[in-house]
Amino acid sequence: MKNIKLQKEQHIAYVTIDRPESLNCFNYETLQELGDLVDMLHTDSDVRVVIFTGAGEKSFSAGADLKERKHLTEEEVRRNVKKIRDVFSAIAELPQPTIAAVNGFAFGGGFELMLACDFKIAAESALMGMTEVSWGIIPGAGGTQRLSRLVGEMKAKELIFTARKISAEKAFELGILTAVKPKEDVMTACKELAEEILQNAPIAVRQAKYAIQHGSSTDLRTGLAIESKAYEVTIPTKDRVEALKAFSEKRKPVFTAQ
Ligand SMILES: C/C(=C\C(=O)SCCNC(=O)CCNC(=O)[C@H](O)C(C)(C)COP(=O)(O)OP(=O)(O)OC[C@H]1O[C@@H](n2cnc3c(N)ncnc32)[C@H](O)[C@@H]1OP(=O)(O)O)CC(=O)O
Repeated sequence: MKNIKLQKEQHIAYVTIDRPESLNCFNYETLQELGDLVDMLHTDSDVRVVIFTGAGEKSFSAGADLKERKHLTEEEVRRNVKKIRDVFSAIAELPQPTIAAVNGFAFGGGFELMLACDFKIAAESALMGMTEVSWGIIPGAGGTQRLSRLVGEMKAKELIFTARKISAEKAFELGILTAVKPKEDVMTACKELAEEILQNAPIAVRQAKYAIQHGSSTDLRTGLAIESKAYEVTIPTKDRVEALKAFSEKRKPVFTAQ
């Protein structure tokens, strides 16, 4: 792939948007590559956590490629917006936990990519914001929906209507970020979080994500039914039996994802 890099190491997939000269913004080709890669990761049972980041020192992602956009027909704009929304939805629906390593700017679609991840760890120096209305458009990659669900309708309206650029510290205060770290420690912090997750039974982690993801947008009764179904999957697993055996033998369990 030309614009996206993948590295896999000990059950963690590192996905890097690799267009640092354009601050890792998304042209159509990059979205296609990212979409193909995410589809592949969805069914890769060896990958248990996915970390997304941007190449270079300055930027996680500066959002939609505004230079490309300038030359698109209205039909092509519709195509691009559908693509970015579909790709970020596919990221949100990955069965593995996902972490955004926000190494710098996260504007527009960059901010929306971050929102599609389960966890967001940003550099102290990172600036971010949903700037779309300043470009005569609106957040089209899930941002209007994911931000309001995360911080509430009123705060989301304030950030989106003003197109305000905020610091990582402010984003943390608002509950958008999981953690803020010195820039050089961002990837280590993401890796540590991934490793903490990897200590646990892989099928259980996936089922817990499934229950939260699918249950949280329903009423409580439906959510509890989804939780019950997700729990059911863990009952016949060897890992459940292993955890109980390890407890009685006073040792750490060895999970095999079975
Ligand atoms: C997803 C949807 C919509 C959107 O995402 S709308 C776009 C949202 N993005 C933004 O609002 C950020 C636009 N960029 C900037 O404001 C600035 O570049 C910056 C991030 C504040 C950084 O400024 P700085 O002065 O540090 O750097 P440069 O501006 O010189 O940038 C370096 C280089 O990168 C090019 N570039 C930056 N951002 C983009 C971009 N989004 N698209 C294309 N190119 C970008 C910039 O032009 C420079 O390149 P040169 O060749 O040197 O000119 C919804 C939907 O899909 O509709």
